[in-house]
Amino acid sequence: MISSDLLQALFDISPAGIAIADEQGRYLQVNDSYCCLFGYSRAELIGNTFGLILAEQDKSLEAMILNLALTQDQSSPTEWQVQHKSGRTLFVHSSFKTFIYPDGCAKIITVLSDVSAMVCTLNTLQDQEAKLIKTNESLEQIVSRRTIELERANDELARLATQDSLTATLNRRAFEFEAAKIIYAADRYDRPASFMFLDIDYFKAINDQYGHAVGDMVLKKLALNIRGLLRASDVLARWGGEEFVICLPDTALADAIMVGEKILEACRQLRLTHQQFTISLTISGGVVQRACNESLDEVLQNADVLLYEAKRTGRNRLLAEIAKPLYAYKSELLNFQI
Ligand SMILES: Nc1nc2c(ncn2[C@@H]2O[C@H](COP(=O)(O)OP(=O)(O)OP(=O)(O)O)[C@@H](O)[C@H]2O)c(=O)[nH]1
Repeated sequence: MISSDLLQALFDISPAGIAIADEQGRYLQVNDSYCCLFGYSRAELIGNTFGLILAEQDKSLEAMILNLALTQDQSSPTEWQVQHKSGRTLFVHSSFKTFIYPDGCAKIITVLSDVSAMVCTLNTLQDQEAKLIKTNESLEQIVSRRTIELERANDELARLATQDSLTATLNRRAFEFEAAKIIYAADRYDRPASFMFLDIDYFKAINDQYGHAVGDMVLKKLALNIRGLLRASDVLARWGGEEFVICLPDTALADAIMVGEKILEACRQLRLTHQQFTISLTISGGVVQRACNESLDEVLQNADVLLYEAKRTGRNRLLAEIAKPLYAYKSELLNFQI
């Protein structure tokens, strides 16, 4: 048993606020910590009810709280929002116990500790956590938006890196890449592949007569027309200037010639208008079927030699040949020149 003077000392020096109230909730005794916690003097509290320290919104609950205190002990502390004399809100942890004396009178002992700083820190942390969650969400949105933009930019870059900007056909580098794949498959599965060079006849004259912009328009329209006459698997590229190259996978020379003649004929029929002028044009071409194990350079050189021959022998024609070693053409050309 703890002696009553020890209990009194405990009451006096406790850093927790301790109050003893009667069954009407009127303060009978309060320690210094309790007075200090709420800013009231002992004289102001004694005789008053604990309603004095209830937060404004809880004042109407005074009777209910008193009934709760009288009927059930609260030994583990619960959090309450109460009010300092100045009106400032305080958060306290409160435990209470009710003693019923032999004469039937009840006394409620309440122990309070101030947890305002802790609650304030907790609230701040919760606010910060909510802000972090929001920031995180908006960051995720930004990242996914940027990822989409980046993917689009990458697609655009890939397109620019592989396309001729004027005619939207493949550029030379992309053609070489695609043709290498077709050559690999042709050798692997023993399939034919043909290659064709096409070049507009007297294109310089169109530029000179109508201007460079009209020349550009002619190139674009021609590319569009050629593309429309090819299979999806055929590879069309602008080789440079007014020269186009086509790789026809799974196509032997006879079929490649048919495709080439179709293009030349479509070109002859093509009528492009500029102001009051109607522009017509012809193209020349050289087409070869690739010989087994022939490199891309070799087969293109062979097609180019034929194109050169088509130009030299009058233009507006397609010359065709199953590929043979380049020196054979060179010697033929040499003979011709002699
Ligand atoms: N408008 C335009 N012209 C180009 C472009 N690239 C090259 N050219 C022009 O194409 C013309 C090609 O002239 P040439 O090499 O003499 O050929 P050609 O006049 O077609 O004569 P042949 O090929 O011998 O029938 C030049 O005037 C170049 O300036 C281009 O992107 N746009």
